[in-house]
Amino acid sequence: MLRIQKLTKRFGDKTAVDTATLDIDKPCMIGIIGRSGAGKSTLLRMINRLGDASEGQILFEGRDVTRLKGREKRAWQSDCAMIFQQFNLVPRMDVVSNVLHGTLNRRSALATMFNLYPMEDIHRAIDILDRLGIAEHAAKRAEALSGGQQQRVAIARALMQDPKIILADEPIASLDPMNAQTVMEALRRIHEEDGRTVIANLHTLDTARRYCDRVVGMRDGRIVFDGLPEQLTTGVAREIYGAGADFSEAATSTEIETLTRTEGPIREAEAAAL
Ligand SMILES: Nc1ncnc2c1ncn2[C@@H]1O[C@H](COP(=O)(O)OP(=O)(O)OP(=O)(O)O)[C@@H](O)[C@H]1O
Repeated sequence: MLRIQKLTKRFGDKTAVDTATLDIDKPCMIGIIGRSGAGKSTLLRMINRLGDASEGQILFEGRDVTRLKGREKRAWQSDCAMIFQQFNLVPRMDVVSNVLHGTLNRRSALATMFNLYPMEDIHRAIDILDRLGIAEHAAKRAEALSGGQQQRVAIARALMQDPKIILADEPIASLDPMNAQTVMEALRRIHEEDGRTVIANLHTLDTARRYCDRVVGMRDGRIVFDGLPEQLTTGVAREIYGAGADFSEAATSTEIETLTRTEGPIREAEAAAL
């Protein structure tokens, strides 16, 4: 389905992503972890073509998307919708209009300028908001919503594109634990119910373990781990993050676990081992 082959990105002397290779043969939910500067955002941005690769290939269903231009490139960007840590909504615009912005790629400039949306799209936007539990806020300005609600609006906007892949760059990094849980559950449901692939950069191991089928670890631009959540042991985590004295698993926690407590003793033991 999606095959990333020896993908490299250089910024001057700096190699941000170094010959990254990743094969995704069926829809799944992947968490990418690694310390700040490991290359996680750069990798996602290359997949979406927000940034061009220096070398390597991205093949989607056999087609090289690194070479697409113009309309075809925009179509690919619709197929792999991106959501960001800071939501990137238009704060003063109402929620449903923000969601309808997800259709921009396939609308005329004139329709966009005058905010003309087909009724069918408006209904679909409201259905998606309803699915994400925020339809009651459809008429409010985006800025009036909590962070977690705003991120769900951003997910709704992404779903308007009917993407095959959702790329989420630190989707919960700005959220409190309760909102983080709601957003991660929404992404998980979208994967399970719709069969969409979700690739999320996550700064917390516990989130990756809890919600993802597969975890990819990056260090200094390279993929140094690619496996199942249960293979992500403390030793492996230490390698991914570097064995520096500044690393502790507790510091990578969103504390989502405090909401359920089930993993408490395991995590405490892990933290102690570090
Ligand atoms: N536009 C750019 N110009 C120059 N260097 C860049 C640029 N974007 C990223 N880098 C560098 O590439 C490396 C990887 O950055 P990237 O943002 O992909 O890491 P990350 O793992 O996503 O980190 P974080 O978790 O802090 O977002 C870093 O050293 C960063 O400084």
